[in-house]
Amino acid sequence: FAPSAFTAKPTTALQGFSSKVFETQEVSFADTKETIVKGGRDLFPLLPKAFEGIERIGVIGWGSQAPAQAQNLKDSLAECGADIKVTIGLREGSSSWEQAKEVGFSEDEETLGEMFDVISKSDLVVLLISDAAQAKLYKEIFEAMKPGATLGLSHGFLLGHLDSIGEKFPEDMDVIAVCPKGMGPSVRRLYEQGKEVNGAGINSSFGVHQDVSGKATDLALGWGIALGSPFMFETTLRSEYKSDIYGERGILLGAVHGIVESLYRRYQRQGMSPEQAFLESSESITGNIVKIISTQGIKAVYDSLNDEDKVTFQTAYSASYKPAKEILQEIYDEVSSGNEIRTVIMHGARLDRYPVGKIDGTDTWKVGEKVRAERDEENIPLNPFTAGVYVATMMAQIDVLLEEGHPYSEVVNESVIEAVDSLCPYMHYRGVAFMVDNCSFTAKTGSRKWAPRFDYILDQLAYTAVDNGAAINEELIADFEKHTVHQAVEECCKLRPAVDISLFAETSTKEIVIQ
Ligand SMILES: NC(=O)C1=CN([C@@H]2O[C@H](COP(=O)(O)OP(=O)(O)OC[C@H]3O[C@@H](n4cnc5c(N)ncnc54)[C@H](OP(=O)(O)O)[C@@H]3O)[C@@H](O)[C@H]2O)C=CC1
Ligand SMILES: CC[C@](O)(C(C)=O)C(=O)O
Ligand SMILES: [Mg+2]
Ligand SMILES: [Mg+2]
Repeated sequence: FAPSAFTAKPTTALQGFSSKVFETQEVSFADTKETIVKGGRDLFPLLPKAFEGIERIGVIGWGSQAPAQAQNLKDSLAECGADIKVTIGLREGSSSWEQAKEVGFSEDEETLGEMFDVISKSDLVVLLISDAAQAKLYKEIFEAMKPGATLGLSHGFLLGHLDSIGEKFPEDMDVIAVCPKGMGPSVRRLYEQGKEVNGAGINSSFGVHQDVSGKATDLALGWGIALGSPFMFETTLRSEYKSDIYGERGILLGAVHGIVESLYRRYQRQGMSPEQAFLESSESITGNIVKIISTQGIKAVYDSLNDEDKVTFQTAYSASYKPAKEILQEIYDEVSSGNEIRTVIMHGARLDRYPVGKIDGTDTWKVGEKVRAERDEENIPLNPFTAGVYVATMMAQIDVLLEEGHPYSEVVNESVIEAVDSLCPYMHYRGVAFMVDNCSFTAKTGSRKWAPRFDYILDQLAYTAVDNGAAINEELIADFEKHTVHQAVEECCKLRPAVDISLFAETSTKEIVIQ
């Protein structure tokens, strides 16, 4: 196995963009340059121009993203004095109705209503119902939209579905996507924290799929700035759905879950108590490793180890990289072939009979609850074996995305920043389900499907290799040390202020309901 012998496909063809409203900035990532727009509250006065012609924004749904996006949009537009009504649209009999009312949306003020009615009255329809529901209802949604209205998505999933059935968006409408690279509750939480720190928030990618009006780019950028994104980077809807569906099945959710389960068992087999095993696996990742990555980058995890621990890291890294990459490449292929999109849609159709199950009732997470209750935040160990497995999987995820031609900004956000800034803090706070089940239906189903695959392959191939005395793969370690992604992570991190998400009992998180 020669890790450096890959041929990367050319970077996904970005359309390139310019803005009439916001300043753009060029950023160098390794041997490539990308154009981005930096966000910040100081840009709010420009929002009325970006939203020109928009009188009503219909935010459809109330899952993970909608509560965050609707409230952030409402607050930002109010702050800049824009006369734009943010209205929530829900299906008849929706159990979310009361929750939307609790945060100030109401029928009386015409800021809460039946979804098709809201869609028909909106100039920008921000479609935040589940991806499976979008695939089921898209025809009625397109028909309900008024002429000249813009369709706003936070995912490329619907395009992936339309591609696979040979259909297209109606040609006469603008279609844009603003895709926060973090779960909904973190989009709201960091926005609230950002009231004190200019620019704190969750980065978003944006894509302009159809621009009939000539205003689509500025509207997308304005939407991202109003959400509080520290920076917005360009993507295409196809590149977005591939990287997003892949990323959440990988290190963001599925892989980290599988890694913890496999290590928790391994450490007990080696003689640790369940509590110690949880501390050395899950806690080590969420309470130590990701914090180092968030502030100093991926390689700093390795650099912080002493010589003996470096050897343990190298051993775990060498044994884990290839098995993890095998599953990751399989996920990528399943996503880009359309198979994974079909899986999500079929699961959506079975949901009444087979609801999404509980993932944290097992021994691992029961012990985790106990460990969290007694946690000494300052003394969480950095287990070098755990670090080797986790970092190898993260690097394998990065390599697959780069080999498949994704731009660095997308790779870094979808494999590193989202994990360490948005998701792992939730797992650290209240366990794996609190992280996974605050994400989309697409992510929840995919994480449940792929986590066991990471668990098994690590157990079956990586740990057995270590136990059988497999040698360190020097070439692989050298590739890791000089990897181009380290500079890209550093650049991306410079573009956001250093704010750790602070979670406490009263988060703005929508309560997780496992049906
Ligand atoms: N979760 C996240 O943080 C992120 C999500 N996204 C994308 O944002 C979009 C929304 O995802 P997310 O917020 O997670 O929501 P979910 O995937 O959890 O979907 C929940 C919402 O879908 C609604 N819904 C489900 N079925 C139907 C139906 N048949 N008719 C009408 N409404 C229905 C639910 O309605 P009800 O309230 O009535 O149950 C609920 O409001 C997706 O495109 C997703 O990929 C993008 C970035 C991050
Ligand atoms: C990681 C899961 C996610 O893609 C997200 C929060 O970005 C989702 O679909 O929920
Ligand atoms: Mg995502
Ligand atoms: Mg997703």
